[in-house]
Amino acid sequence: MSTILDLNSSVASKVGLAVGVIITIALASHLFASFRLSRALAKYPIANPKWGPAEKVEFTTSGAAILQKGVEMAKGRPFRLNDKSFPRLVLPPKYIDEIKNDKRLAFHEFVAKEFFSTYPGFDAFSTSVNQTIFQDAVRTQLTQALGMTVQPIAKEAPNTLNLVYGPASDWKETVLTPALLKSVSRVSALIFLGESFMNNPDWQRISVMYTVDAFMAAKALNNWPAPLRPIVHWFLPECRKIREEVKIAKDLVQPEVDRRRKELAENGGKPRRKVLDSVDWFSASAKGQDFDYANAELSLAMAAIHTTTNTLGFAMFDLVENPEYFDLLREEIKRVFAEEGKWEKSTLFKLRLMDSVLKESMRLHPHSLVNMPRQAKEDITLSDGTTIPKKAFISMGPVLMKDSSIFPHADKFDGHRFFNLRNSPGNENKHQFVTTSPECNVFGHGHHACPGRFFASNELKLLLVHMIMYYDWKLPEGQTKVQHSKNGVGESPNSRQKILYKSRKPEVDVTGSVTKA
Ligand code: HEM
Repeated sequence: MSTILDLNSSVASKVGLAVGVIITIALASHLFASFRLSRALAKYPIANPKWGPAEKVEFTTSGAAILQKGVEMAKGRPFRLNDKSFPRLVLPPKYIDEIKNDKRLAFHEFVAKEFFSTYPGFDAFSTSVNQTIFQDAVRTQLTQALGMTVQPIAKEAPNTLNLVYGPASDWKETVLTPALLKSVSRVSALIFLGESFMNNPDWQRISVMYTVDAFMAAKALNNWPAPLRPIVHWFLPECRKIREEVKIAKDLVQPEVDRRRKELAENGGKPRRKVLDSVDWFSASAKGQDFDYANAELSLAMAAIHTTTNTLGFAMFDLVENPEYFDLLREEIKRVFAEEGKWEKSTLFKLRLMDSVLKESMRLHPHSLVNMPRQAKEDITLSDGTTIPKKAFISMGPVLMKDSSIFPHADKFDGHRFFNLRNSPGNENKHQFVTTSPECNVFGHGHHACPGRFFASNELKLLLVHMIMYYDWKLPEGQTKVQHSKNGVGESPNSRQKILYKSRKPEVDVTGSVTKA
């Protein structure tokens, strides 16, 4: 008996020793890698070296000024910037073309690190990190189905606007951003998951709030020292909230996936529906791989809803600040719809002034002053000898969209700016809303440029068409400018800004046939 006990304890102590050695090696190699990275980055100036609680608060209000300080210190070279939980190396935009397709610079690893993708609750970030299904579904499947999404959105838009704003025989007041969020989330759900999800209040709430709550949870976790995060995330209310939301998402999405599978099997593997949606896109992209549909749907909602809402919000605020554009756009819609008689991709393509207005609004409000975040998978030396050490997190910036040497009077809204540029020979396609370039990269640029931008463009145009044909819009009496919300190096449309609207009789019935004057 005692021999067996002795044997057991000897095996246990050997296993214990082995585990101890493995942990020590892992810790040592982690510390060595961090030390190596800090040493390699130390040659670059740092814009904000102190990064305590007070500095984090200061960054939220003065991010742009701190970024500018970095630019001045670096004199055309990269510099370090503390933002969120870890420092990033900000590379000047002159390197964009050189790095845009460099596979050694990974996008998803950056997102995974910033959003704690290994913790439960942050599941939507892990989908985009671990699998290509989500990206492929948007890039290939949605793009192929793009033509078929136009008419359903056009048909739904008046209904959604009626629900969100309703008839207004006199001026009515609303807070714009929440109203837009509701419109975009409904229309997106219609295309991504069908009518039942569009009308499901639980899905509407989760698909909008998960993004906001995940950002809050990441922020809360960031306030804790890194070694404590694996434990505190279980107790933080913000993290608990997103775990609950993921569970609700699974309860809503999985039965729908099961129902579709059953229907498919009963129909001999042929879909009964003509129009396929994101469940089908994900299945096709997965090519038999196992994955979690609810995570994929949350990732899709996260990529699509707030980005599109913010773009529409900025555009509407630019329009009420420059109201002469409402009639110019109505004139264009009337002419193009009279020519085409229905909403197709080609009809939307002809709305060239609207395309220009949307792009100009995006240029003026680039969402973030630094973008194209990546993590270096290996040591990289750029053509001029600049080095990016392995594991470094980089971003490009500050963006060139507000540079007056590229865009004359860059701080002014000029709705015709890209319309005129497109009219110059050879530039027809260069300055479209969906075209990305080193100068205009709100959608990113290169290999990871947003694959959903073609869909976003159509959705934005169709919502805008209906909003401006069926309503007049203006700022409250006495107000001419909107103060937008700055958060670090990011900017979003003022979420408290009120706006007034009133029903109007459209010159053309864009929901159907052309009204003869
Ligand atoms: C106006 C609205 C939108 C904006 C401003 C926007 C912006 C962006 C940006 C900045 C990126 C990262 C690009 C980079 O780092 O190079 C991105 C990636 C992505 N976006 Fe969008 N987006 C929008 C709408 C959408 C929509 C509607 C969808 C889906 C239908 C979508 C799906 C994606 C996906 C899947 C990626 C990841 C691409 C990859 O991993 O390579 N986005 N988007």
